Amino acid sequence: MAPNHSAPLFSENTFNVPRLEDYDISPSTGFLPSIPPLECLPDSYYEPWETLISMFHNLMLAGRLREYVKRLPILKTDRLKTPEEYRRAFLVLSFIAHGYVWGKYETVSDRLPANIAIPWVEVSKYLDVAPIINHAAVVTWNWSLLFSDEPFKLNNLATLITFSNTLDESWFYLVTTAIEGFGGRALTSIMAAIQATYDGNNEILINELRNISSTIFDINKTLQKMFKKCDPYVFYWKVRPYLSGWENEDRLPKGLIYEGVDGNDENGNPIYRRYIGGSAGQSALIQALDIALSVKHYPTGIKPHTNSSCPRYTSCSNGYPQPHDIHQYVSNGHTEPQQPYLHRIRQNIPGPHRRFLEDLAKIADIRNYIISTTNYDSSVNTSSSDESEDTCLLRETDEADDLIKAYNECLNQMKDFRKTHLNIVNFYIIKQARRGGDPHFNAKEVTPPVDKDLVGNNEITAVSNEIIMTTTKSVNNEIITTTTKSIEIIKGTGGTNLIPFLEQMKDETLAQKIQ
Ligand code: HEM
Repeated sequence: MAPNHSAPLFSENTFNVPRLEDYDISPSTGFLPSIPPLECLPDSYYEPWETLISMFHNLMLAGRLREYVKRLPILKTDRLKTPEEYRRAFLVLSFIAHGYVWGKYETVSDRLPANIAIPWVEVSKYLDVAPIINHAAVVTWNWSLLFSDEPFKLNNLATLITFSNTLDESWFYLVTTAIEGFGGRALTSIMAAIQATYDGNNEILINELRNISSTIFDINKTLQKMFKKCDPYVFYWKVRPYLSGWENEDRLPKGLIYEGVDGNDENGNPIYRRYIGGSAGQSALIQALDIALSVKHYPTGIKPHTNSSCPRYTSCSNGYPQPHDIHQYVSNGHTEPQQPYLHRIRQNIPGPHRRFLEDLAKIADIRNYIISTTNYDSSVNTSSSDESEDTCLLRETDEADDLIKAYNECLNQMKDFRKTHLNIVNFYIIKQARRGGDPHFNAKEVTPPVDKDLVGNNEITAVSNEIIMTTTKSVNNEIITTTTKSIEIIKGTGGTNLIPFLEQMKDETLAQKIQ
């Protein structure tokens, strides 16, 4: 039976900051398990899965993975004993399933045999997560320590399973694992900061906000290491296709049939399931930071009214649009707000961590606390506010300044993180997509958006939907520079229109700055 982690947040009149441990979160390693994940299932009953995974790359290369999978027995999951064992099973089954579906030289398969589909769905139910590869599998549960007597740090980490058997893929996961490793520091400070808002302790709040911003700074520094050992070509053409899901996916327009799980519909047709694939956008850590800092995200292209008056220090700013925020959406022709992407992908975050995010949103209100305490913020409607000394206790004091600076610095750091990330996406996705398909993979060819005849030294100068490409070439000893403009839509994992989506995330971060 799946564990129940819904601990009460409030008791009578006192406020209890939730215990991280109640949500499978470690105060030292955050959303990562505090001890390295299992490298093998201990019960020999599961040997067929472990044997397959030990032969995984060779089977893929030989084009015999599917044949091998079909020969597997359908194993029961009731011999998995602990959450650690369920996580290992999920990791192994996710790699096998995605290897099977996407293949290497084969055409894509729109059905997954029961031998994998049935146990994968059962294990997913236990972990309370969608049966599809996710950030938790490839990052959170997919690492080991090189030297067990040395601490958790990037140069002491190894991956357990990869698709491509490349160092680049390992580095891609491990940099992300190292980022998750900052979770302990970040979450402990977030909880202490929230407690400080309930206790009215501004000194602690300032300190904790400073801790949070310095942690985000370190996260950003770690993210920049991606360039060191992960080649964008390998990432885009050899790794990313395997992380794809089957929602908004051209190669699997109907989704995937989980054989032996759903049966047929009333017309006798097999039932397809559709899920978003794996992405570090599913990092509960980054979502927790957004929630704690009241960064709200909206569906791409939809903006909140800037003149909305948010009552002071009420629960209206908990990171994501709440039901009563719906009226705030402004969109050309949209009558119903869509769910922001970051909300939709919570189906890919394991249950306890997802519940943590939901509960955090109920109690985190640092921004409104600061506004109500300092009475600063030009964006909040102050017309009805009482400007008497009682309500402006901290106005224009050093403490008020420190509070606002400490909070705004956290947003600055989040913005910088998103800037680095956009740069990564430019190198690892946009530029790769424009260079055309990999003949060794069945991935859909991406048509270059510009004149194919252009050759020479090409440079993308804008990271936006509008690609401006400058081409320099020499004709009759004369250097000719041509600039071509084109509109190109490159999609993210969940079908997001990548660049506008990520740009908006960055803007939404800065939008919360207290003036
Ligand atoms: C080669 C490295 C990376 C690439 C190519 C990449 C690509 C992407 C893409 C395409 C998206 C758009 C949404 C989606 O497809 O799910 C996205 C979103 C996101 N990624 Fe990455 N990513 C990389 C590394 C990372 C790392 C290491 C993190 C750290 C946890 C991260 C965190 C996020 C977050 C939080 C989002 C959601 C948007 C946001 O909050 O700004 N990514 N990424």
